[in-house]
Amino acid sequence: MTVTDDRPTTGQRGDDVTAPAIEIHGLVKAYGAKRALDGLDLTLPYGRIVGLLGENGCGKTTLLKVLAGVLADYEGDVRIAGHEPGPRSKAHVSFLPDVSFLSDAARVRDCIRLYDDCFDDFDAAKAHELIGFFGLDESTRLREMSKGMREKVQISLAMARRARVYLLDEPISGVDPAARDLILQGVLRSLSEDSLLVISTHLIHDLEPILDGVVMMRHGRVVLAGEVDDLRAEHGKSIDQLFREVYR
Ligand SMILES: Nc1ncnc2c1ncn2[C@@H]1O[C@H](COP(=O)(O)OP(=O)(O)OP(=O)(O)O)[C@@H](O)[C@H]1O
Repeated sequence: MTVTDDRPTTGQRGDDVTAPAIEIHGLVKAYGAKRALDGLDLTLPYGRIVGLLGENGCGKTTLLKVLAGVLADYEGDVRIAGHEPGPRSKAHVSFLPDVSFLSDAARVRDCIRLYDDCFDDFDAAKAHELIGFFGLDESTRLREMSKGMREKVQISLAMARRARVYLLDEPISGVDPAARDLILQGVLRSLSEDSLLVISTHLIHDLEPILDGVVMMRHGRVVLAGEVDDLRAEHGKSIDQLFREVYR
């Protein structure tokens, strides 16, 4: 897969990009007796594209939900975009969950209007541009679309926010390789270089070309995190190969 990184080369908001975008200490989130997150520590700066990797059930979705402010009953210190997860952070964090939250009956243009009403940082022109980039018709209803087309609509909406942090949960799962390539190109063209993008995925091989960093999780904790170039140099192998080794 060939994905060219055509992100804007200058910051767009003049934010303080030296403070961490995400800072987590001792995060514990339990569902009953099950600790989905078990004392997780993580710090990520702005200006990176980071892959969140790990086997099924290791806690990736739970972590993203805590960061997005969707799950509130956790223990530990969590800060994202300078705030504890909640209404203030949500104004700066664009979250794409792994399940669809849009009405099947809605047309694409209705979804754009809904986002425009809900989010102050939503750039409707950017959403229209991305929908066009993906070759979608704004008059189509979501129920008339394939899974890949719906993924493209949701990506367009999430990336059309001028957010400081983007959290995408499995954005390219279940779509064919050509669609994955196009979706990633759409993500890259929307991302300003002073934002943080965290993408959870099992499709490491597809994502590796665009990643600056990776976070590998196991049993609710981070087992390995770093810059992809450093990890490749240190271990003499691709992130895909390294992942297979860590989880063997
Ligand atoms: N609502 C819930 N109630 C009870 N247990 C849950 C709930 N959501 C998640 N879990 C459990 O928490 C653990 C972490 O789940 P989570 O969905 O965060 O993992 P994941 O890494 O995203 O998995 P996958 O790669 O399969 O999407 C799993 O053991 C899961 O069964």
